[in-house]
Amino acid sequence: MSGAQHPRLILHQFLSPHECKELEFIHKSCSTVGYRPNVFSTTLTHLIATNSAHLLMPFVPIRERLKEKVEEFFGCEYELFVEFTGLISWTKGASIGWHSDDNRPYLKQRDFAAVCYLNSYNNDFKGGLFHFQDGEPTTVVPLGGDVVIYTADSRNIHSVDEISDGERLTLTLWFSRDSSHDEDAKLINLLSENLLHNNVPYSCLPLPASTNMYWFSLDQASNEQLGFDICWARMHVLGFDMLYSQDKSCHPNKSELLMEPLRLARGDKLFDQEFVNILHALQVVQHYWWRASELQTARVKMESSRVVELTQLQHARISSLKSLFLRDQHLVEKVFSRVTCKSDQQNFDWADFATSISVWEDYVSQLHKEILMSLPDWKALQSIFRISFDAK
Ligand SMILES: O=C(O)CCC(=O)C(=O)O
Ligand SMILES: [Fe+2]
Repeated sequence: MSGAQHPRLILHQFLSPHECKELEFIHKSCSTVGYRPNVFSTTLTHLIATNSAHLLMPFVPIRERLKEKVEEFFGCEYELFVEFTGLISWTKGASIGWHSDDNRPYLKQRDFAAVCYLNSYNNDFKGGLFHFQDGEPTTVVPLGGDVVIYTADSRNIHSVDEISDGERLTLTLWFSRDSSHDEDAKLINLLSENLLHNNVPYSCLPLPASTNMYWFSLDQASNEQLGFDICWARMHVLGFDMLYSQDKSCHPNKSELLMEPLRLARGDKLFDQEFVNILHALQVVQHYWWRASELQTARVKMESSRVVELTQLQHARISSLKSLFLRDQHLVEKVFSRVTCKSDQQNFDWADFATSISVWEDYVSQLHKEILMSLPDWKALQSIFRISFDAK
């Protein structure tokens, strides 16, 4: 699979379907507009900065297993540091030409790359094939769970075809021999500040970053007049509308609104529960989407009073909010179109949704407990690693 000339490794089904889905949930709830056109990203520092440090936990065992694989394959045990970890998604129009991953002066510390595919060619997106310029294999077809590992230098020049439909999602890591580029040390510092000093008591509710990080526009100039807010857009493509608890339509200030409490609506119905801000609502919705199929079997009765009819006035407010946050609805459909429309969209049920909120609360508080228990050992060893809590 590798030659001395082109050191590379392809692993099939390295990540489980559950791991892929969990990381997809994190990305779809937390991503920001990325560094290149039609690209979205979720970095670990961003998760910490938006009060979602606990969402680092699902990455921990995966990072560890990947680092072990890379070290073993390239024969550099205990020599590598993770330089960068991020979820990166590409939508229609995104592509990258021939390049090596260390091809900029500020990227010279990168020694190895690991790209994990979290969803699949043709199922979730069209286009987006990966090619190596020389050596075998020439083409890698991205399939959820598979990983491509290669040296970041010119022995592994590669490219990715343009995405023509859907959203292609990867977990991408770079590794370095240079300890001054150790991501763990930086993350541990941030975690110590965020988890131990700030928020007392710490809440697991996300806090939005600045508005421009969520504003997508084709010219990348954060054009206020065109484009859309990606949090609103991700809700919209799943069929949800949002309504602020107080009417803000006279003085619409986008950055203030992102921090305001809101409620969710769907069709003619309003779900009568307040979420602290758009990211909270988005996370709950994405979590429901991730777990909808399990939840349908566990359906419980919900008081009917939690879902009410939308009034005419509320309908009107929803449309004016949409014209503010989804200026270019046509572009929203283009960017976040779903290749296969899963049947769960038709099966939507508010009772399942209500159940999923308490499942989500248990999920985040468990992750929060785990990160708090891990941090002292991480600090002591200046390294992020998996700790088995059962043994303690
Ligand atoms: O997503 C991929 O398959 C590779 C992406 C890539 O080449 C890069 O981010 O440098
Ligand atoms: Fe690359």
